[in-house]
Amino acid sequence: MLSLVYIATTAATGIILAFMFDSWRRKANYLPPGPLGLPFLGNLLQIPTKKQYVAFRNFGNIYGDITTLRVPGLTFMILNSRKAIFDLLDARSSIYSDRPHAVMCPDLVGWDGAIVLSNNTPRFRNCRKLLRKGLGTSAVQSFVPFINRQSAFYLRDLLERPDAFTDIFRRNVAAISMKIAYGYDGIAEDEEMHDLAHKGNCYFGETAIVGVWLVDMLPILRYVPQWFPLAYFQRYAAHAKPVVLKCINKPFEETKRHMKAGTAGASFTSMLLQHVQGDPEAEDCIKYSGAGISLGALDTITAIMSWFFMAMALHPQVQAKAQAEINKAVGNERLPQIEDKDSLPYVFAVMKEVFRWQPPAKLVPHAVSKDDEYRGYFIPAKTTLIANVWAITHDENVYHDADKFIPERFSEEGAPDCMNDVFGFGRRGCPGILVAQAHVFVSMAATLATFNITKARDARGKIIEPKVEDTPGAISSPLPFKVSLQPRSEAAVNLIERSVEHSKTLSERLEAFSLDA
Ligand code: HEM
Repeated sequence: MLSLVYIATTAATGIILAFMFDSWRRKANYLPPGPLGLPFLGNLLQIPTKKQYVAFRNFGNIYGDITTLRVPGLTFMILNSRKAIFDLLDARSSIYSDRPHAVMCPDLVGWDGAIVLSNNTPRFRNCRKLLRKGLGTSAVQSFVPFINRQSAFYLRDLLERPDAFTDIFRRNVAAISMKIAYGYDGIAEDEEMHDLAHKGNCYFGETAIVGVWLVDMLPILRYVPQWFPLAYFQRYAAHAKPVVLKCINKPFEETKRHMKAGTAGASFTSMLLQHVQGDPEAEDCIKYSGAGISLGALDTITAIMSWFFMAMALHPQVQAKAQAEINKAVGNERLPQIEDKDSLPYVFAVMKEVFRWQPPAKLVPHAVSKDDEYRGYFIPAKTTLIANVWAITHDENVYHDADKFIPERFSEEGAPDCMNDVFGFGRRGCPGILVAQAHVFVSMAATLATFNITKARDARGKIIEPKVEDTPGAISSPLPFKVSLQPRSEAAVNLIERSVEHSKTLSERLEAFSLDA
């Protein structure tokens, strides 16, 4: 009897020890490889503050397509290949759809309710359901006339203020996204609202990057007061938070006020609020989903349009070819519309190439909710995984001469579709993809139909070469640059003027806003 107890105890101890050893071995040794770092600082000094996506790809070339990096307070993994990204973030989306935990952007700056920062919780899934309804195929059909209508005003603004093209992109996006989210018409004249949306977005972009803010690395610092010497982040947050909260709350409250007064136009927010009056949780979900629409669009579309202008100035032969296609398929009597997409395959390829060349979200962070294993490596729960989107759209095995701007690559047989890569992955994939593509396509086609974009010249007539340099932050835009924007002809100017007059006669309202099932 005693020996039986002895055998059982020894076996149980053996199993427990083996389990503990296995767990320790996996945790200690089987993380994906990465560069050796310094004590405490980890790899912090090896990660540049600019073009991190290039440094991450270079690590990948040495250590493989999953690379582990450490900065104080955070161990994270970079996914540098399409296969690793899709195997994990897409195929195992049920556990790879959290976001890295941070302090600065959500807690200090006030974006804590934002869908884009939320973990894969029931509230998140509810919000995504609403966004699917409000931004799905049939809903987008009801926005198309409004997006087409706006392009005439966008061109008029370019005609009047050609040097302010970035501001014009942003105002055009604000007009469309505020209309969809809140049915709001007056954004063009409402400097306060425009400024709010712009600043709220900047505060998001600047603070939502992994591994940059000291307080994200040492969360205990959140308790230090503003006057503390290293507490720049506290002073920044104190300034930003009231703006962020106003930018989320104000348009929502205005929509509710209009609904009460019976003056609300059809919109995502008003359509959904009708069904949930008085339910604070549901209202909160609608509020943040509406904010997701108005803010998700602003910097991303502004960035891609800016990269488009730079690409056209750098590649006049591409521009001329796209313009010739528009002349042939659409003519000179009207502006191109979203419905012309199928007869403008080269313009569509130009759009894809801009997205591939300079994806606005070059690094996309997800987090895993459970321990997992992949290719024999251990991926502990709560690990941050950063999809290096730039690395996969610049993979020479997929895109030859990947640094060059070659829209023709998309007419080659078997050409991959980069649009599957630049709007995110799995359950977190961008809910605004259809609106974004419609808006960007029509804006690019309308610009090509009416303007020539060339390199600017300085006061002595010398060409100013645009530099392909991007801003740091969650969304990568080009650093400010100049181009020369000239109407293609007198007829083009007339076309813009006639289109503006015609657009003024079209309904400003989204009368037929139909939610998807
Ligand atoms: C050039 C245009 C755009 C690009 C390149 C873009 C790209 C992205 C990417 C990469 C993500 C993260 C996906 C992930 O984590 O896997 C995202 C999320 C999101 N986008 Fe977009 N987007 C664009 C336009 C829009 C528009 C027009 C809207 C709304 C109408 C929108 C709303 C959102 C929202 C709400 C999220 C958060 C989703 C979540 O975290 O689950 N985006 N977008």
